Amino acid sequence: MSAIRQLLELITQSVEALEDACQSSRTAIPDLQKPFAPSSEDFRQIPAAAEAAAIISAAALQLDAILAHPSVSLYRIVGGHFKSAALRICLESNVTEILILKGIHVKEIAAKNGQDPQKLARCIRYLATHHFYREIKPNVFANTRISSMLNTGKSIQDILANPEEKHEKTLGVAALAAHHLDEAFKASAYAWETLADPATVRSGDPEASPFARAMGRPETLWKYYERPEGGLKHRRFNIGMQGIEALQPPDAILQVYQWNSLAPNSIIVDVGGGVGTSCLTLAAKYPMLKFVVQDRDQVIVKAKELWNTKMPTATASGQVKLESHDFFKPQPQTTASVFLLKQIMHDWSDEYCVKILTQLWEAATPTTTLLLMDSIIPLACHDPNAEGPNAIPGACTKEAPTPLLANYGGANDMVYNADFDMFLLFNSQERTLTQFVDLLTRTGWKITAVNRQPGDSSFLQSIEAKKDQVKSVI
Ligand SMILES: C[S@@+](CC[C@H](N)C(=O)[O-])C[C@H]1O[C@@H](n2cnc3c(N)ncnc32)[C@H](O)[C@@H]1O
Repeated sequence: MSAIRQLLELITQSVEALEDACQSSRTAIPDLQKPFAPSSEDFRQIPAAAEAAAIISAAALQLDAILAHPSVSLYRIVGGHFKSAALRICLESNVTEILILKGIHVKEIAAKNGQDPQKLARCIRYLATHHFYREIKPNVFANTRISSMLNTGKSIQDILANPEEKHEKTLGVAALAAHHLDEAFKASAYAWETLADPATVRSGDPEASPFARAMGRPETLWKYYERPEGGLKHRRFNIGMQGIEALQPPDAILQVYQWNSLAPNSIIVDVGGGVGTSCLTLAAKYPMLKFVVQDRDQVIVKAKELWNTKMPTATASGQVKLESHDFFKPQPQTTASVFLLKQIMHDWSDEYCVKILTQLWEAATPTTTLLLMDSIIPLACHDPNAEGPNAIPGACTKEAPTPLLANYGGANDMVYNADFDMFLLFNSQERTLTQFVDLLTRTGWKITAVNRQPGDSSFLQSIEAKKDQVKSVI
């Protein structure tokens, strides 16, 4: 059977599976022309529907790759930054907030946001060509479910009166997109220059990132944010991060480990735990366990304020300790049952991760579990290492049916975006399972299990490791 017939068959079967799953769960396939709402994505909670939707998207993208002229496909990627630039113009000039359901003429849009109507129409039409907006009649535009995600819910009058407040008290999706279209976009223009320079090609130093080069100063994003010109962008970044957190299932931390297998009074150390968001959930659910939240001094000050408001009894009783600690220095907790590191490894390149993991190895007992909560990057092909008698339990990820790419191709783009973003901004990375195995083996840890979230997305999986007897030479 030809590849296009195979793909068509996958689509036909999956459309039937999707419709059946939606019908029996009384969920609906969303309408592209209606605004996004969390409920518009309810069908994805049904595993069969989520799987069918992923297969249909992957197959449609693969059909396009086969059938579009290669120059069109080539320029869809070459022109990625053109689309980003057009979108930045629309986002910063508040187009989504101005558009109304029945559509609005570009002259009216321009009258409201002060842009040139001709140039603005070109940007919106370019994006409408990719279903981001809609051109309903000549020069009359409206939102789609995709562009509506950028809606801050504020009126154009309010935004123009207080532009600095645009992202305050919002879900953070527009803030996150604005950050990526600004700091990460500028950094991406210097990605090759960073790798063409012998001084930085192999560097994992966060001060030698493409972002640092773009800004013309060897400093981290955090240092940049401390500058006067970085202050507002820092606020926007933090709002965007809250947006990501809001998208994570609140009980994800409960699913990543068998917390109820721990004996009473076991100590869980949340290393780089921020203000202790994970431990708030865990401490409430498991009052018999003890927690230590460690982070930098300034963050622990904030953590104390948060815990005093949210769960003062936990800190007063000693169930939870909030501790200033630099994870590059010797670890003071030497009786931990679990060292939890949630979204820490992806902030750092290997040379820094080795330092963090080595400090934990020195402080671990033979029974301590190291629990890394991070994304695991799937390969774009079948992973032969994930199976076989010596495979790590849980290592095998769900692969898409042939002839699709094993990782569902572009339908699974987010984790690769995240990985590239980490390179651009921090000179760090997300990792494949093999990369985690290498990193942990080098630092004396042996992976014992991989726990994947329901639905098996690449996002926030967990890796369990135990101290190995020997450390290889680093
Ligand atoms: C991506 S955040 C993750 C926070 C938390 N684990 C979570 O998932 O919500 C990274 C954390 O690492 C902390 N951090 C950065 N450098 C650190 C260091 N040298 N020692 C301890 N914590 C550090 C940051 O302050 C921040 O809270």
